[in-house]
Amino acid sequence: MSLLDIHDLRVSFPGRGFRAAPVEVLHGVSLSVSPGETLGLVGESGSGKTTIGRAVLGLVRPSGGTIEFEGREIGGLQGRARRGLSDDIQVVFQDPYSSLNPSITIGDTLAEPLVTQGATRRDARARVRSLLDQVGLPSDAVERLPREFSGGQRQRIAIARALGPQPKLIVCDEPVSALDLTTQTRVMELLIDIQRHTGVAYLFISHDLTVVRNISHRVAVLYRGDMVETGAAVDVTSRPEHPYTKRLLLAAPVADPDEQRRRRTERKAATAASA
Ligand SMILES: Nc1ncnc2c1ncn2[C@@H]1O[C@H](COP(=O)(O)OP(=O)(O)OP(=O)(O)O)[C@@H](O)[C@H]1O
Repeated sequence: MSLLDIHDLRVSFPGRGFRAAPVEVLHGVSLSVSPGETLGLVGESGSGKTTIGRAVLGLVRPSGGTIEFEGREIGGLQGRARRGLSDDIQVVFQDPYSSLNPSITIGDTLAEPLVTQGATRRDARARVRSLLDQVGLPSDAVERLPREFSGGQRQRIAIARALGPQPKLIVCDEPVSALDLTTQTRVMELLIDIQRHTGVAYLFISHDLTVVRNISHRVAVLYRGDMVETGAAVDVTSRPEHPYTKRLLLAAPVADPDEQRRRRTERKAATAASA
């Protein structure tokens, strides 16, 4: 059975201006994530990736379709009705600078959700030490404030916070996009390593197909609110079927000038085919 099963999801937002009609940004999207799996959700800016993530987190109310988590319908559940679910489904956001409270120490940031979950202060302290170890940060981080850490380290703290309640699924919304290339690679390796040890599943959202293919078992491609292609990561990224996926792939940066030239030609052909 799937861990997460989204079927025919529709989301509309109020239109701009007086009496404007609602604007549908997801037009019946279906996807699933199995336990321990990473589904990469890729698409250009504005295609609706974050809206899917927010709907799974209960931050956006669907206008149609279903979102099932372990067989239970959770679409539209908010507040108290989501109690328990917030342990099972966690999130890591893109911006490591705004996602941590600047005036709360790392120790308290990580301990607070554990205490809310029912842990004693003492157990929470021990678990915080183990979480810091798991994400490769020193134990003296507990005394320090977010401003004392780099972007990559802050993202490690955000990952540790997400891991605290031992979730089954983490929605990773562009978790490495704000980081430099070397730090991106390290954080991606950390996420893969964590999955290997904990069996957590990821819904991994990114506009960058090269980032997504390195971490995902399967990839789903979203284009203007429609799912245009889903398949094994290796198939979608080496033999893309939809012209839009081909374009995304050809837009990925490469160092070799010959390859750059070849891709420019292919990109023109793919653009013409999808126009
Ligand atoms: N709260 C909102 N109210 C109105 N429109 C919204 C809201 N949130 C998102 N949208 C619109 O929905 C569409 C999809 O946005 P979304 O953020 O899901 O795309 P995305 O693929 O994640 O893009 P990005 O990578 O830029 O975040 C966009 O046109 C956006 O302007």
